[in-house]
Amino acid sequence: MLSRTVWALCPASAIMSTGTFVVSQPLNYRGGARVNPADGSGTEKAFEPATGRVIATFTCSGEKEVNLAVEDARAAFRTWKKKSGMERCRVLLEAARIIRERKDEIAAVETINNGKSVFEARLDIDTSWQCLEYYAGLAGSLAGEHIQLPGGSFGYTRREPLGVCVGIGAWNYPFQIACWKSAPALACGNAMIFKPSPFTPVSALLLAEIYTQAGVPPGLFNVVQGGAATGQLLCQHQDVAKVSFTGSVPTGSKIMEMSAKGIKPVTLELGGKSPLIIFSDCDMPNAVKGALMANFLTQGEVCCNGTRVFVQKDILDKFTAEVVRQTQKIKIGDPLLEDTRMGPLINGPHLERVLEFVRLAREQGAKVLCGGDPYVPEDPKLKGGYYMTPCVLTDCRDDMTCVKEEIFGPVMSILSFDTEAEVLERANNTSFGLAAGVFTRVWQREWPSDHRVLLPTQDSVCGDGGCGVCVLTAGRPKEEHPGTQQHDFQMLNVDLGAFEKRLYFQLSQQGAGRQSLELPPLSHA
Ligand SMILES: NC(=O)c1ccc[n+]([C@@H]2O[C@H](COP(=O)([O-])OP(=O)(O)OC[C@H]3O[C@@H](n4cnc5c(N)ncnc54)[C@H](O)[C@@H]3O)[C@@H](O)[C@H]2O)c1
Ligand SMILES: O=CCc1c[nH]c2ccc(O)cc12
Repeated sequence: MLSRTVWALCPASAIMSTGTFVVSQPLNYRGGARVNPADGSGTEKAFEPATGRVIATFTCSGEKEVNLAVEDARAAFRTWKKKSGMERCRVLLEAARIIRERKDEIAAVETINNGKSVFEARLDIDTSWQCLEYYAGLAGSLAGEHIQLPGGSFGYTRREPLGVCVGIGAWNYPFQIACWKSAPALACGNAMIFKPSPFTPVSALLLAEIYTQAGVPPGLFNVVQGGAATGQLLCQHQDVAKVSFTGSVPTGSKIMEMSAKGIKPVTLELGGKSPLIIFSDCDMPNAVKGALMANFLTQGEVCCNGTRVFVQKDILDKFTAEVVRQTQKIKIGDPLLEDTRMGPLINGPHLERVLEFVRLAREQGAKVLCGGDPYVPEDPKLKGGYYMTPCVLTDCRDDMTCVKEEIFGPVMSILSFDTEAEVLERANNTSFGLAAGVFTRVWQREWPSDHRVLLPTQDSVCGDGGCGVCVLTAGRPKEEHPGTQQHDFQMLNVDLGAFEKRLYFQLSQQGAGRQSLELPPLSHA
């Protein structure tokens, strides 16, 4: 890997070009340094999706390595939990500052390992340091409560960290997920062991190094690499207090089962098949822009994508034509180039899976208006990459596979509807609810408060805090939507509660109170 000195001297874009990056340093991080794992079960390769090239080979951590990571994290937790909120705040702010300073470099690494355009990766890094700043701000103001009791007694609550928390990440937002999980955990005084997806093992190491540089004690944030087996060792470890997971529904269910066995709290951020409803009174250019964003950002590999696009019948043709026109203009290619808007999918098997969804959609009666084919860019070094053309499907029905299942690729399914009542019924008819978007000018009328557009139908929510109903405003000021439950498209993670426990203490101040609260002796002499 290029040395940090080189990175510091040149802008990342000047020294990073597709087809050149390799990682030769260890990809585990423990005790404040990169380490080779103490044991392992097999090796994995990480790819550069733009070229199909291997950029790293690493060992999947075994039981010994997981135990060492937990031990180190426990030791660091003992000091970190005693820090005041202000002290933790300072460290997190410093980490945020470094991320901001190294934004271009981190974004380039993210692009190389994930395939998303560098333009988008930079936005991800912005939301990463912003997340650290946000939790830094909260750390200093975490406080318990004081409760007055009868007879002059009082009770109080203390907010206590849980201990060693495990973060398990998906591959679509590798650096951002590591930040969104670790920032609230560390702000509350916990330690974290983070396991990235084996497809994207690289950028979490940059975060680990930044935390160390910022003053996080060695061992407080460790990285272990591996897949399902390593993840299981982490979830089942008796000294792990909590698991925060981002990934698919089937894996989430397994994580919940393992956590239940250990009575561990768990946060799950899972998949979705979210509806995007376009009413005929919408601002059309805005709605088209929203539909493109909600389906094609990060090659469509986004959990809360609005992939079921319900369009009111009287604007269906006009809306669809404009969506297709703009989709065909999306520039596909080398994701490190500034004007590229769509890079490759994460890997070969995933590309095949997405193309298969398109084939099946056609077979089931959907019309492919554009895209849905493998794509080979002209640049010879990109020939081995995992590209496809973004796809718009129409004539879709609710019972089609492309409408029911999460595709996690650049495939938009357009469905038509007549009435509001009908579309609400159909949009809610999924076990895969995660987010929802609505384009309408209905805010100009009074939108009654019980007129919540959609509710997620599963408990998996986006971001630790949960986004619930997610209205994609595509740049429209929030004030224009009174009565809707508003969330920006980019949301912050606000669930501190998941990373701490509240302890309730009852104290007695005066004689009378002391008497009434005295416990009977625990044993009789
Ligand atoms: N709701 C959200 O916030 C959110 C965000 C990003 C991605 N996602 C979802 O993630 C999915 C795509 O990510 P993915 O393919 O990496 O998901 P995945 O479930 O295959 O893997 C996610 C992580 O879990 C690990 N893992 C796999 N099996 C495990 C097991 N048995 N025990 C412990 N860990 C295990 C993997 O190694 C990986 O690190 C999509 O469904 C997407 O919607 C959700
Ligand atoms: O992919 C789903 C939405 C999303 C984007 N970035 C992040 C980071 C962490 C999450 O839990 C969800 C998401």
